[in-house]
Amino acid sequence: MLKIEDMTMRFGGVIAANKFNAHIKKGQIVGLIGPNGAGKTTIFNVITGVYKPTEGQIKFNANGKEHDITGIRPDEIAKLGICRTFQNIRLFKDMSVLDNVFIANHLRIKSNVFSSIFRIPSYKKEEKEMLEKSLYLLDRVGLLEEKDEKAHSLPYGKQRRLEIARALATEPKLLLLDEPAAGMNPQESNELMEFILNIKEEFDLTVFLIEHHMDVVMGTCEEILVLDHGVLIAQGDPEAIQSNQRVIEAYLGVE
Ligand SMILES: Nc1ncnc2c1ncn2[C@@H]1O[C@H](COP(=O)(O)OP(=O)(O)OP(=O)(O)O)[C@@H](O)[C@H]1O
Repeated sequence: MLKIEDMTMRFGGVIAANKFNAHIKKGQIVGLIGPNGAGKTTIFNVITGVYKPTEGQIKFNANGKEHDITGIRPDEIAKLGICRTFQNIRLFKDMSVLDNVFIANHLRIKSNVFSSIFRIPSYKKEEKEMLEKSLYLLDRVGLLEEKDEKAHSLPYGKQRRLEIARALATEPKLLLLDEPAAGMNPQESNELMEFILNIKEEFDLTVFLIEHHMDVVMGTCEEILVLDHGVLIAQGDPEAIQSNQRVIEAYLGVE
């Protein structure tokens, strides 16, 4: 589904990713781990078109066709079916919970400004469908009761869920989650991961996630990629990763 080939990303003298390769298959849940500054978020930024890599290629399979998405615009990448959440939650904080999800539907429906301003009949039909879809997603993430509250008034864990509901509104095929369990206690992070596994099945998603909570990664991901100073130093299932001496020295040993 996603292939990252010999991808290097330099910021001046800093090499954030160095000839990084990864192949994520449809339906997998893959974890990306590594110490602070290893280059994890940079890899997400390159996949989603925030940065054009210095070298290498990103390929994404959508609608039965392989697309070269290297350096194309973030909105074009989103339309192909890649959606992400961020390390620092990015919601429209003064908007209601419902509006946060509703607005994300625009990417999916591909409505244009003209139809939305003049409320042409076909758009009204779309609007009704968008509303129903938004309410369904809020119900699915357990936020239906809070639909009219301002996003910023939600507790942290619920804001994370809202972010995921918003991502789901775009009907992604590949969901990138940047530290979804950050700031959560073990019980909250376990609940969140169980929820992510459930929505993965329901919405037929492939999931690529960055996470520092090792128990979460080891308990949830089928495949783990370990990054250190921009270099992929290990790759494998949780058992293989936990017993890999290089990983223990570079990362797990200093937790
Ligand atoms: N826009 C940028 N300009 C300059 N340097 C950058 C930029 N983005 C990232 N870097 C540098 O690239 C390196 C990798 O950063 P990145 O944020 O990808 O690491 P990370 O593994 O996600 O870290 P963390 O776990 O702390 O979030 C760091 O040295 C960082 O300072």
